[in-house]
Amino acid sequence: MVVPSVIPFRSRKTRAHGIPIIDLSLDRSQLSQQIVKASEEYGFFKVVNHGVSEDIISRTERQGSEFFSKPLLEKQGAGPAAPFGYGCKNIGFNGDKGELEYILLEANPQSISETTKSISSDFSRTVNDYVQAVKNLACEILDLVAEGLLVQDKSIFSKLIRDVNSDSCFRINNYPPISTIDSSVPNLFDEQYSCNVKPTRIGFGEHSDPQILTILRSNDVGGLEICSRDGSWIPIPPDSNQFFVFVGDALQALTNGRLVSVRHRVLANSVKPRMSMMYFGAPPLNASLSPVPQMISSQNPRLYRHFTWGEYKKAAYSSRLADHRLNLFKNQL
Ligand SMILES: C=C1C[C@]23C[C@@]1(O)CC[C@H]2[C@@]12CC[C@H](O)[C@@](C)(C(=O)O1)[C@H]2[C@@H]3C(=O)O
Ligand SMILES: O=C(O)CCC(=O)C(=O)O
Ligand SMILES: [Fe+2]
Repeated sequence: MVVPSVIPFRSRKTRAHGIPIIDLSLDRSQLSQQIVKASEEYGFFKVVNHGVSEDIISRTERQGSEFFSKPLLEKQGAGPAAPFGYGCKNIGFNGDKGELEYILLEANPQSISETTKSISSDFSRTVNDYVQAVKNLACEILDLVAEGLLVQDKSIFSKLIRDVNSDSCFRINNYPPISTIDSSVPNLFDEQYSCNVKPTRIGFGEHSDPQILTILRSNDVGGLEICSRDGSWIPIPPDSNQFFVFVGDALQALTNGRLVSVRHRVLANSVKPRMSMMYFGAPPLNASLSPVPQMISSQNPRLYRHFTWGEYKKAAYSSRLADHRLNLFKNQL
């Protein structure tokens, strides 16, 4: 029997907390400052008034639910996640496991239609439309980041993910409800409260996203937590009408550590299935992740050595989910 990784349900480090909410209908100068502040403090924020149509969001959710409700053999028709395709419980190539199934796709039209040809042309078309919409949102946010940082070239970050060779990807995760995975794990005894508590399942273990920016949308089922600077875990209430934005490692490197990539995880303890969709905006493989010149000064010496996205991606795929991969690229001062 495979024993799932568990942590006690009542972790003393978990607390409810407000996270920044960015209203994209505000004027640009206010917006750019708010986005930079949120990205410096948390590396994470929620965006409202994002302009992505409800129709494309609900159609993609429907396609996702239909796909995950298919028999296993049909889902496996999308190929094993190596790394692109259908995956179940195994995450990456280095032994990480989670209580989820997923489909991981390269975010370009040719590759989406190739990998999803066993599913349906509707699935492929809908995912494509969704990816285009959230890519535009990611680019808009990145232009505001550049403005807020007072970088001269306002499209310095967005052009990396607009590039035809961008290595961006898209993933839909499906976390089964607790009732279907509950019976195999015994309760734990909580010393502090002297009672038995339900162990918490790790849906997707702690990590930071390697790319530039992640745009996440989930159904109304919670489980996502972000790690604050003091190491406490902040549960993020789900909001199916809005998007959550994560700063990735590549943006941390490009801004010489000024913006921070956020560590996050998903606990799979809900009675309803959680379905989340993530667009990971990434540069082309040969793009340099050297910090933009304005981010370096005598007070802020260069933190990371020169490396490309291709080198970073290789290091990421050779590491475990929870590893701090960016540390491997620190400058020897
Ligand atoms: C364990 C792993 C899975 C992952 C590649 C890695 O070796 C380390 C980073 C993981 C991650 C996290 C963010 C995204 O979900 C992802 C697709 C990515 O680019 O990096 C996953 C990788 C994966 O699931 O293949
Ligand atoms: O499923 C989620 O809500 C988040 C998953 C995640 O962090 C990831 O796939 O990188
Ligand atoms: Fe993630």
